[in-house]
Amino acid sequence: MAFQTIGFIGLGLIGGSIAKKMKSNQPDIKIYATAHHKETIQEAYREGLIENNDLLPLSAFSDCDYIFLCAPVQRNLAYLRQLKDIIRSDCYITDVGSTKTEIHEEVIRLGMEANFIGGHPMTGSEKTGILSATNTLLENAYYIITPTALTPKEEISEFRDFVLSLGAIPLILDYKIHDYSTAAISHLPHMIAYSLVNLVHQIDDDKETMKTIAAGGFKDITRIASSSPVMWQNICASNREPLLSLMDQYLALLTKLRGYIDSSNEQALLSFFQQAKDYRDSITLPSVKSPTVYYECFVDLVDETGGIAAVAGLLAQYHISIKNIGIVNNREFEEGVLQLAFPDKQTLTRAKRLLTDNGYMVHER
Ligand SMILES: NC(=O)C1=CN([C@@H]2O[C@H](COP(=O)(O)OP(=O)(O)OC[C@H]3O[C@@H](n4cnc5c(N)ncnc54)[C@H](O)[C@@H]3O)[C@@H](O)[C@H]2O)C=CC1
Ligand SMILES: O=C(O)C(=O)Cc1ccc(O)cc1
Repeated sequence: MAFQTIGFIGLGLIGGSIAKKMKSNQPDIKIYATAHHKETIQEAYREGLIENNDLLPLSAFSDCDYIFLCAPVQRNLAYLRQLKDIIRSDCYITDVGSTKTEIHEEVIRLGMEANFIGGHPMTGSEKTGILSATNTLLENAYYIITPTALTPKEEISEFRDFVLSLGAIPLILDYKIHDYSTAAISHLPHMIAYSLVNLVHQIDDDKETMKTIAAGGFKDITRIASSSPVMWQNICASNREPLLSLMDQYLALLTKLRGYIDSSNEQALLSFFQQAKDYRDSITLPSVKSPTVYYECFVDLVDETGGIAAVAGLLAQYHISIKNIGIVNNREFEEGVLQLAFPDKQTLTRAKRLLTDNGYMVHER
């Protein structure tokens, strides 16, 4: 993957974050970008991120080694079609869209399979725009790669290296599996959040009692309802079938739960909640399934203020850098445990020795 001249079409939260990380990794890289609003481009130019100070016609991307499509998914499709007759034969196009089947089918239809490699960073937030973009957004996140049947093997390998250079974790997936999986873990949760917020809005009283007392639980589960409406309208249109299937399955489960409550089936309710709790508690950092990327250990936490800070401080004192950190609270470890990930085996060994010498109980899986 030649990294000299890069194009970005769309430069918001995701495009902007990738561009910022690329520029900080390689300051001499030349990035050209266009977006919906001129102000986005002017802001990125002011920050020294891109070479152009105004919106660009697509013809300006004819010299790019790589082009990143970072607009809403259905806009990306339109740009792909227009770029077909503009790009160099050795240029690669990638995208960051939340859906993959539609763009892969368009790539096949256009005969662009040898010039395309799909991508989807599994990170982001409800925020939008270049001002929310940071060069750390991709760190420790899975970055799904969906090659075509004709993406050259060496290009897949170079793209994996590129993902690692962003601080992310590459994961190659078939695009259809991608779309069914993301419909379950991302698209359906957004639909639930949007509809729950609308329900409360519709039924709240004149004094807005519900809105006033809404506590952490409601806020946690509905944060993503503040996401971009245009982006989500595009995703629903693009991933219609998997999303409809998941919504049907979810409605059936909700109806089952309703039945347990209606019939006061305490046993069924308990096991429904326990099953969910066990599974939810077992979700840990990405590192757990990526032993080749991270080297990790688990430290028993004393239940007192500053427990985490003490561990982090001790490691910092000995210049041991932590790649990722999280709290695990599940059946495997009865008590609260601090999960620490290190960049290599040697650092892990040093960290374990230091922590053990200082009285901490350290486990490895
Ligand atoms: N927001 C998130 O958490 C994540 C989003 N994605 C995907 O990344 C892509 C971009 O999303 P964000 O960066 O979050 O959105 P954003 O709203 O922050 O940025 C979108 C960018 O696309 C540009 N844009 C919009 N319409 C355009 C058009 N017609 N022509 C040219 N540029 C246009 C905007 O000017 C802006 O620069 C989407 O395809 C989304 O599905 C992927 C992972 C996470
Ligand atoms: O804000 C959150 O928690 C998200 O879930 C962000 C997100 C949105 C869309 C994606 O395709 C991937 C990640």
